[in-house]
Amino acid sequence: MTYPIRPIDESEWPAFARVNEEAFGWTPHPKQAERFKAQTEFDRTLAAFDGEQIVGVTGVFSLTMTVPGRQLPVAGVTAVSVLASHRRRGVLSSLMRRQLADIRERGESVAALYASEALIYGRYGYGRAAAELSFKVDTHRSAFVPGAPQDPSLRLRVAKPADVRPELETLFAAVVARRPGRYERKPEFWTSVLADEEYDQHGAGSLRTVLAEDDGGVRGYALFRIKSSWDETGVPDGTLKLQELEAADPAAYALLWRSVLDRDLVSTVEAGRPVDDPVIALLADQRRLRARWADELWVRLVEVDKALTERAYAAPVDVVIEVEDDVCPWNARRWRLTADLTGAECKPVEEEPDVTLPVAALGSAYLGDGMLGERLDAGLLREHSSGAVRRLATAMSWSPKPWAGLTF
Ligand SMILES: CC(=O)SCCNC(=O)CCNC(=O)[C@H](O)C(C)(C)COP(=O)(O)OP(=O)(O)OC[C@H]1O[C@@H](n2cnc3c(N)ncnc32)[C@H](O)[C@@H]1OP(=O)(O)O
Repeated sequence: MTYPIRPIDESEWPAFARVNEEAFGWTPHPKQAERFKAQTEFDRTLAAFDGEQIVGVTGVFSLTMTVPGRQLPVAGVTAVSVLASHRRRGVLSSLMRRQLADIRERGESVAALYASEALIYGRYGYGRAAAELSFKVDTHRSAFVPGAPQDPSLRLRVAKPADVRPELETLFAAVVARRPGRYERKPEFWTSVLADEEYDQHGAGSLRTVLAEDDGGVRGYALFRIKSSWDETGVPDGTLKLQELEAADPAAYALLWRSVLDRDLVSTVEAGRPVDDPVIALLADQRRLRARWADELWVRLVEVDKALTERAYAAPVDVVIEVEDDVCPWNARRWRLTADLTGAECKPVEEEPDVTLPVAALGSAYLGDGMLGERLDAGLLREHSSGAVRRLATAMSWSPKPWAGLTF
């Protein structure tokens, strides 16, 4: 059976949202539902219909995302949901194929998403492209290494987040291009970031902010909540849940982390950060950073040649890549990628390939996390010219490592 697919209009929003709520098993507060609606780009929604009933949905955010060396329009895939009554009948597969065709038509060469489960998206050509470390730091063991930067001209300012929103937005906009995976925030996204109703707090108190600044202006900020507690002997044992810490320079960064780690009445700081977060280098006793690793962004190259031309490369490379892609067949052919530090070219060729790889492998490597070597060592890539994969992996790797930091 086929399920016709089309975008919804605003009047169909309740039925669209209901499929999402049913599939995820969540019951949003009316204000959360309002924020979800405000972020929705109706012309980029897709709904699959069984008769009059919507049974599957997805949507796209038109993001401007940082990739190595550039910022690109990227399709941020979201709200993927199929009703339990219609699961495993191919509804998601139809939605994904239609969505990828639409993204191509729109001229975006890259799609990205956060996966609810790791097994869903590989079949559609998405590869795990960024990772996050979720960690807990024992604040009493959080001294920095000697030589951590200090700048006496910096001072801290405590403020209510809503009162300093323009300053937070300006600082974020100034740093967003530094790390692949980060994306520019539209006003509706900022409204969600700063949302502070009781249900946003998850029992951890109001959203708070500390700004780092000098006479020239704001150089960084931390956004966090504090869950106060005292242990059974009366010793303060609070937890600070760091939502975001952004800084324009290392001294502001170090000062903000110190302000978070030295917070009175707090014994643990919890945070989700990039795997190469500079705080790891700053901590003298790195083992006190008790971490869990998890995949974060998944990336799909919708137009391989355009996507590979649009990013920058860390080293020169000249390699013929045979791409396997049965979902977007226009990608499935041999491409010659020639890149150096000034630019890249990716042309269709008939030559013998140096390497054959599934499109998901290129998606994994695209933001710079360097996962091609890992796949080669796992025996998952076919290398025809010795050393070709490592040369490609080196050229596609990037510092800093990719991380989006905010779910879309
Ligand atoms: C970016 C995001 O929004 S991530 C959010 C994803 N959504 C959720 O997790 C909400 C709950 N889950 C759902 O709504 C649905 O189960 C979905 C959307 C994950 C899958 O929808 P379905 O319509 O059942 O998928 P569909 O029938 O097209 O499955 C296609 C293939 O994927 C497989 N598949 C689908 N979901 C999963 C899964 N969760 N784990 C493993 N395999 C899966 C199917 O077995 C099928 O495999 P086959 O081609 O070998 O037979």
